[in-house]
Amino acid sequence: MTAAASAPTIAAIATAIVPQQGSVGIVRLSGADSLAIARTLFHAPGAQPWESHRVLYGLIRDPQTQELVDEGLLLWMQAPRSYTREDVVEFHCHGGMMVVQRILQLCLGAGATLAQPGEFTLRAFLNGRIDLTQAESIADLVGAQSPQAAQTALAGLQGKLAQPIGQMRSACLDLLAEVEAYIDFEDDLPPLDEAAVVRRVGELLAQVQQILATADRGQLLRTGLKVAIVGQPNVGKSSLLNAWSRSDRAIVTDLPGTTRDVVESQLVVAGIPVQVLDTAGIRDTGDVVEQLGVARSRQAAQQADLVLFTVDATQGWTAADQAIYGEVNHRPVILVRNKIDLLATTAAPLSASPGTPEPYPGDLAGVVALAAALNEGIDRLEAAIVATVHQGSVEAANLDFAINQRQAAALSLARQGLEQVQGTIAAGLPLDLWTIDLRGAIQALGEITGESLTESMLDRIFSRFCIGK
Ligand SMILES: Nc1nc2c(c(=O)[nH]1)N(C=O)[C@@H](CNc1ccc(C(=O)N[C@@H](CCC(=O)O)C(=O)O)cc1)CN2
Ligand SMILES: Nc1nc2c(ncn2[C@@H]2O[C@H](COP(=O)(O)OP(=O)(O)OP(=O)(O)O)[C@@H](O)[C@H]2O)c(=O)[nH]1
Ligand SMILES: [K+]
Ligand SMILES: [Mg+2]
Repeated sequence: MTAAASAPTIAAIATAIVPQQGSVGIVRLSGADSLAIARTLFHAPGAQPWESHRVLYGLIRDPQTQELVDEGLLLWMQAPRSYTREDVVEFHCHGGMMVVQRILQLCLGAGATLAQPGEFTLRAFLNGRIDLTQAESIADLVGAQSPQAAQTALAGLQGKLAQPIGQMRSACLDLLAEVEAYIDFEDDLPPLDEAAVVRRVGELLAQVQQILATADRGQLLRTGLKVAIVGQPNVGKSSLLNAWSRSDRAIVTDLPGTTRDVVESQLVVAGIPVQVLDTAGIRDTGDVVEQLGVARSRQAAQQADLVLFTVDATQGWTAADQAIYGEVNHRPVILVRNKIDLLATTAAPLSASPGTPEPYPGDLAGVVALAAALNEGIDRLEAAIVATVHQGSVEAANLDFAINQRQAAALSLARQGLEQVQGTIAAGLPLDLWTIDLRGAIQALGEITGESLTESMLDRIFSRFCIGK
């Protein structure tokens, strides 16, 4: 599959369009007419040579009216030495909303077609500059919300996933060729070494397993964690949000029922993007506004990946806590014992505090003691969160890339095919059946890198890109 020679020249704004932001913006063209279109609007004074990979200075004018639109720079990258392997022209103009929009419109007026989301990268893929895993890594890199997520995406962009997948696919193709040769020319060949085939398939399976083990980390890095702080009024939930996010995001008072709405903050914990939700303290209340807030707390807890169940350590675990806990413990729960600074001055020991006949629940994912108002213990909280999310996840052999859900699904199919080969051999079934299972594995591996793919799968993958990428 290659981009047809007749593919239209596409145009898009390549930089973010945010009001008041970005002093420079880029409008990008790709396709055979890029240079011709650019020349209708860009006027380079003096004797500047129009050469590939040279920056030109000039004025951008409306081709119809010759009205001045901007003063800018132009970069032409002649095919195939470009991002898409087509002729690419970039206008580096002034940023903001107006100028880039206007230049884009002028490009469209001069014959370009508005690019679909991901279309530049799709062309880079169709023209063979990158494979599908690298294209997906570009989207991950642009969307990364932590330095670690960006590093992982970069590893993918460098082909760290494409390489082993490609190697495994060609190992399967070699195996298939050998088995097929044996089917065709059995009489002329030495006997097939079944044990060797079984061993090679076993090695491939082990490698598939290792790569599959990166899926959990990939999911965490890409989509992050939603963490809800839940508990009774006044236990210090908002104080915790503020200490953790080093901000005054949430209102804190000594009045129970202070927080009414869900308050969000975005953090990064050990490379994992974390969305923290501070919620209204849960209690029965006659106040209608507070009731609505409490309903939102319950909803936030339902939707969270992890609940930080916060209690006042001087009160211990009360019957009210137990009641709330019953509503949230279908999620992993870390118990946060807040206000430990007050424990030393509390006369009664914890077990004897009023309303704490019971010990903490046994099915907690972790227990952390801290003092939010004093910024004390946040490091321990983060350690407990990291321990919880990595619990039970297999070590991914220190691989620095991480696969996404699509790749994991295809890799599972490849594993299934390879396991079937082993089963078929063990059952003493005919060689024809070995080849069917092997072909299944080859197809699945090819879907990861893009060698075997349907049009609709491509549409699905590239539609999640942003426009101009
Ligand atoms: N101005 C600008 N900055 C940018 C991009 C861009 O398109 N424009 N990029 C886009 O997202 C990224 C850079 N990625 C790029 C990747 C490959 C090629 C490229 O021209 N590759 C050719 C030629 C290499 C060479 O001359 O040796 C190739 O690989 O064939 C350009 C940019 C980030 N910065
Ligand atoms: N001594 C001490 N006081 C704290 C600590 N954390 C919070 N407080 C105090 O406890 C009171 C309630 O804190 P908030 O953060 O508003 O509690 P909340 O759980 O958000 O309360 P609601 O929003 O009403 O449910 C405030 O007076 C805080 O200063 C702590 O670690 N130590
Ligand atoms: K409060
Ligand atoms: Mg609060």
